[in-house]
Amino acid sequence: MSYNVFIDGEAGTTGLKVASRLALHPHVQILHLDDAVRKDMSARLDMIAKADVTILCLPDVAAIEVATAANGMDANAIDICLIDASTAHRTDPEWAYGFAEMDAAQRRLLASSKRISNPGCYPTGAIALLRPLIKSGIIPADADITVPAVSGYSGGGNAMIALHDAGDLAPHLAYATDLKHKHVPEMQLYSGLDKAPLFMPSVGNFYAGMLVHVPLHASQLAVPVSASAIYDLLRDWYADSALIAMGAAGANDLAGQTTMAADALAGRNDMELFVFANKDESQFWLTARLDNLGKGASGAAVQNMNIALGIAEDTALV
Ligand SMILES: NC(=O)C1=CN([C@@H]2O[C@H](COP(=O)(O)OP(=O)(O)OC[C@H]3O[C@@H](n4cnc5c(N)ncnc54)[C@H](OP(=O)(O)O)[C@@H]3O)[C@@H](O)[C@H]2O)C=CC1
Ligand SMILES: CC(=O)N[C@@H](CCC(=O)OP(=O)(O)O)C(=O)O
Repeated sequence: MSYNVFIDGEAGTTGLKVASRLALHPHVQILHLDDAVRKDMSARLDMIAKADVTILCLPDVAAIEVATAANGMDANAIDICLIDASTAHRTDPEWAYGFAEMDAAQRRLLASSKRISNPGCYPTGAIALLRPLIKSGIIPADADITVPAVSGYSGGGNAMIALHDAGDLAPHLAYATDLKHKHVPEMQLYSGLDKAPLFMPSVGNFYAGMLVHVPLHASQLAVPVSASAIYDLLRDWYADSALIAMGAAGANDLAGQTTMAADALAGRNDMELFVFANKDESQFWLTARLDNLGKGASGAAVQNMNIALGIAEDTALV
């Protein structure tokens, strides 16, 4: 069985990465649009009509524009399947949030959805750590949560890559100090928090990869819990996932290792979760490590496409 897939925004950072993954896909043929008309709405709608799935790799405004136009062609949302990599539809109830590992119901929802919103790279890490602990009653929903993180500069797309290549990007740049980062709403909603987490993103002098941290004091938790109990909960939550795994053999068990490289999973589509604690387990340090362009973007888009097409979720991803 072969499926036609159109990547709207194929020339961008995310679009190119999606294309390179799909080039290895045994069941997919990419529908390419001539460069001269890649921003022409009617040419793009023709492609969308021909495709079994369209992956939007566009800035928010352009994604909203094309999704609105596609809705006009497809009032019942029956024939057209859109997967949007932008932030535009992530908390829109008309769109299914494309994080299949959130729970079994989410995977089923995605399998029957025609409008799928790909998660943000940072929220992928934060939700993966927070949601199981909140749903299990370990972290109270009204907890004050802080999420420090560092990303490779490809996270900022072509514009930030150009800044880096021109030598104009600081080696380590903290940003979104107005506490209004666009990822906060989806992080809060899908983690199950009653209030916004304090999100502290930064970008480092490396191309791809990221670390998303959740520091926790035992006093923030609803119940006393050990690091190994947190580790076991996360391990069991993702036991059926081909793309999320624990990054070490056991809580705090990294054979004495006390550092984590942010770019260790660059070029990959999976995500690793870590649980560290101090000796008396009064402080915990949880971390998700992923590639912002992989599980944080194009890998997740291909995973969602596989689910929407009813084929094995990790096809072309492992
Ligand atoms: N980079 C990352 O790590 C991640 C990015 N994303 C999201 O993916 C989306 C794309 O980001 P990214 O690939 O980084 O951005 P880029 O800037 O690298 O690429 C965007 C692409 O879209 C094209 N484009 C812009 N406007 C239009 C339009 N009206 N019609 C057709 N094409 C258009 C651009 O062309 P041109 O350059 O000629 O204007 C460019 O090729 C964004 O919404 C981003 O938030 C999601 C997860 C991670
Ligand atoms: C380093 C950097 O600038 N990162 C981007 C997020 C990239 C990303 O994955 O966000 P979307 O999926 O929402 O596009 C930012 O903070 O805006």
